[in-house]
Amino acid sequence: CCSSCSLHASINAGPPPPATPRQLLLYPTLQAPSSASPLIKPTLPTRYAAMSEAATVLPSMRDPGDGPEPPGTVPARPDLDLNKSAGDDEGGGGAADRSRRGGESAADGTSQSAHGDAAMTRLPGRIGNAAPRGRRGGAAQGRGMRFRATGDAHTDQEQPRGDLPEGVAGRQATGAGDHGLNKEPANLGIDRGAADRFASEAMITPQAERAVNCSAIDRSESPASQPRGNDPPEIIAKDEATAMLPVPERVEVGNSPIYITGRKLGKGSSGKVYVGRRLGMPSGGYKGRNAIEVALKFVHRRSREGSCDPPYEWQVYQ
Ligand SMILES: Nc1ncnc2c1ncn2[C@@H]1O[C@H](COP(=O)(O)OP(=O)(O)OP(=O)(O)O)[C@@H](O)[C@H]1O
Repeated sequence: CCSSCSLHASINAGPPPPATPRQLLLYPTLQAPSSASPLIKPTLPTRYAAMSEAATVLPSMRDPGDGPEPPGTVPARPDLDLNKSAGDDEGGGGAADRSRRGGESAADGTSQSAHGDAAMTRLPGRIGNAAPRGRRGGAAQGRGMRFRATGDAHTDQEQPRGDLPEGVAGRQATGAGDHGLNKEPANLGIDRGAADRFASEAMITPQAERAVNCSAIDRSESPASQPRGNDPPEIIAKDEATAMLPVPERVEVGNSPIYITGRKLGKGSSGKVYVGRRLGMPSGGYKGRNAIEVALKFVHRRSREGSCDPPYEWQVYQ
């Protein structure tokens, strides 16, 4: 040891103050120094002084927590912006900012559903009645897909279901979506019957009237009298009944004499030829325009010879 060290000075200064019990407990080995050291053989006061010095110095070296207290206030640093981001800030501030942002990220990761709940709070009307659809649906809601899912749920709730009585009644009341199919059985039965009767009369009655006035016309195979496959059975029956009349029984064309239709003589491209017997004429050898028997040609109404005017042959015969 030298004369300038503190230990030497403390030895020469006299007996030190007694150490506190705490310090002695912290360093018990100093209370019983090894007596086997051949170099140091201090006296008892010297040993006390050394122990006191060590007890004062060593704790402050090993346990800085009991050091001087920090100042109560820290002087302001206007050059430092504590709200700046981590990249622009110092290391400590950046670490603190990263820590803070990490906390937010963790909060986002763990509280996504909570974030979604906040969204639910903002839109209670749309998703308030949305029923949960299992775990996956809940997760989807937590990731921000809730609005879509709840929109579906909202639609499902508002749309009337077809299997529910009220849904069916609603459709009937509004008439939407039936496309008129529900109206057909009630109205079409009456209207169709009237339409069928009108069609039948229009097709049959005028032809009968014209047949009386133009009885020389053959209606037996006219296209109008032929039954059509797509017509109702009622119309076909009437047309078949009318078609049963091959030719008129009596024939009168214009101011011509009345002839009774006889047997069939033949068939040409435009019609059929029958025997006609003049009505009211006595039998005997009359010929020409006064002949008792003539040939009656019945042509189709729609043919080029189908008019009620006397045919060209009639003029030739005259
Ligand atoms: N005056 C008559 N006496 C006896 N039979 C007749 C007489 N006129 C016509 N016929 C018979 O009727 C058939 C048809 O006569 P129709 O005049 O229609 O024949 P077409 O002249 O070939 O026909 P279209 O004049 O329409 O072309 C004849 O093939 C004939 O057998």
